Amino acid sequence: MLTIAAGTLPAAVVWLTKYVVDTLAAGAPADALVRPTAGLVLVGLLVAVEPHVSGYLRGELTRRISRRLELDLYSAVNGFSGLSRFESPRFLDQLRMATRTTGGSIAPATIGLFDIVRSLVTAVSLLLTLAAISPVMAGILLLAAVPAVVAEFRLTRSATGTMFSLTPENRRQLFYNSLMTDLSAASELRLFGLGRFLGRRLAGTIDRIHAGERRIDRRTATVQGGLALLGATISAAGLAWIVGSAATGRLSLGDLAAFIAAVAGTQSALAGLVTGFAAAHRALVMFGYHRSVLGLPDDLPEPSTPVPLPALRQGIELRDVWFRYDDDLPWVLEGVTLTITAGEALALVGLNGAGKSTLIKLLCRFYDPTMGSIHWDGVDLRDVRVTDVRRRLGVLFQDYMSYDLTAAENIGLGDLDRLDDRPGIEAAARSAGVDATVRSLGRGYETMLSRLFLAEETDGRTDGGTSLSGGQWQRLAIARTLMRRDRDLLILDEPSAGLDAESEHQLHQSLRAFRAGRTSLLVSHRLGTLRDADRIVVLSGGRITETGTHDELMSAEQSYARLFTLQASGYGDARVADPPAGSTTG
Ligand SMILES: Nc1ncnc2c1ncn2[C@@H]1O[C@H](COP(=O)(O)OP(=O)(O)OP(=O)(O)O)[C@@H](O)[C@H]1O
Repeated sequence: MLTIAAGTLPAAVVWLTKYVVDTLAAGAPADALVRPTAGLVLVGLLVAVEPHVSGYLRGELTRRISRRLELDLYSAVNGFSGLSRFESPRFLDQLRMATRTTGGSIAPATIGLFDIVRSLVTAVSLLLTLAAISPVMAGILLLAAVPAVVAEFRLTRSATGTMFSLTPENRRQLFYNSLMTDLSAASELRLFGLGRFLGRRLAGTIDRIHAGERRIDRRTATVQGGLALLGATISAAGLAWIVGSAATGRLSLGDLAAFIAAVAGTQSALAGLVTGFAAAHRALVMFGYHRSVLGLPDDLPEPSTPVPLPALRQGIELRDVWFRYDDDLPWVLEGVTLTITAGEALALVGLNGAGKSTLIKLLCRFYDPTMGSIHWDGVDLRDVRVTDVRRRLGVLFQDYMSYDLTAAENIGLGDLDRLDDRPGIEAAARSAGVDATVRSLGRGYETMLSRLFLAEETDGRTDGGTSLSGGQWQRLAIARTLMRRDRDLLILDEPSAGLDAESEHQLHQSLRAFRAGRTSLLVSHRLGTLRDADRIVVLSGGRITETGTHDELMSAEQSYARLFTLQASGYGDARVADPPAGSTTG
């Protein structure tokens, strides 16, 4: 309403001006000028205040729309069950464009809509005013707006096309910028002296982005400059005509004043209308990216009639599983057939790149097998809701997360329902051997484990945070996994890779007690820690090449025995890796 009312103000000024000038020219008494002059003053006040009120209201609308778009996008992306989309540059480009919609682009869009309504009202009211004086001039101005609209639409389409083509460069720019501020990158950047090298790459990326933007700006300036020239020529011709008409007495002085104001006002309103259309068009194109992300189906299709997933009773069976990350990438798993029997402590061994972590990702259903299938007590995982599968797993990933949150939260996140269960959190920390470390921190479990944020940002305190060593972070991640100790399958991918010998020994003792009678899968390159597993499976080049207990595999004298012996010889004393029976060393 405010926008519509504001749109009529310029026409009101024109009519009042014409009235005042004509009244003055007719030599009317001063009393007759009081009301129109008061009207002009009032309209002047409204014209002064209106932009500020509208500005505030637009800001508020923009905030609300941005919030909604951002949260919708977040929940859409969060709704993708698998990982494949995050490895697709095409999707990441689409997502980047969609993110722009939630950020800067929506503001011009909403303001563009306001501008359209306001300029439309102003343009129509001024064109009617002008038509009363000169219908021809009103018609010419209207016709002159048509090429402007067409040109602006074309400009917008080519500008958004260029923006999309620049998105990979934009993402690269973000990558270089994030390296600059990423604490974990800071050490290597400094030690290897990578700063200038990466700076040059960043400069190259920025130059390519700017070249694209410059092309857009140049085209825009040329087209808009030409259109402005056309508008100015029309006004100049109109001005010459009206002055001539006023001189010969065919039109009044009031008509002259009103004409000049109306032509300028109409031109600026039509220009505003064109710009508003262009902004709205651009916003629609950008919004298309947002909608396309929201419209993407889940990368792991949900079964139409999901089968409930009961607690594991028999086991998890991989039936001739083949997997590759993409059609044009090599096979990572090549016909893996394996059963993880319920209650069994299974160990998975293999050289780097053998496919161990990939197999774990398939068990978590981050991807579906390219061929073959995985069954939970005979039920194909594809027939089950993905959340039902994950609810039944406790997993420590090789690339675990370190959250910039408190120590208690870092552990409690493993089971959100028990985020406030302090005894449970402390018990998990004890099992992971990190309880004493956490207690020794300034605020114990409440210590903020971050050097990026001040604690006051979350709870009003003013103390800075702290951080942990690599091995301490790893034990915290293990504690987080152990919050899910009651789950049906516990998977630990390299749980002791960063631990000192004593911590590793304690951890494996603790894990041994805990894995007894439970179904678990342990991956480790430290073969000594796996020897008490019920069964050891050797993966090589995506295939299972050996299966058996430690003793069976040692007797078979194949690759496991070779690797184990090699590792033991590294200690220079075989007794360390092969302790006498009854020893607790894992
Ligand atoms: N996201 C991915 N996209 C494409 N290829 C991948 C991806 N992740 C892993 N690979 C490839 O799959 C193969 C197996 O990797 P995987 O991480 O499963 O091995 P791994 O046995 O766990 O190795 P490591 O002992 O080094 O942890 C590797 O050749 C790797 O290049």
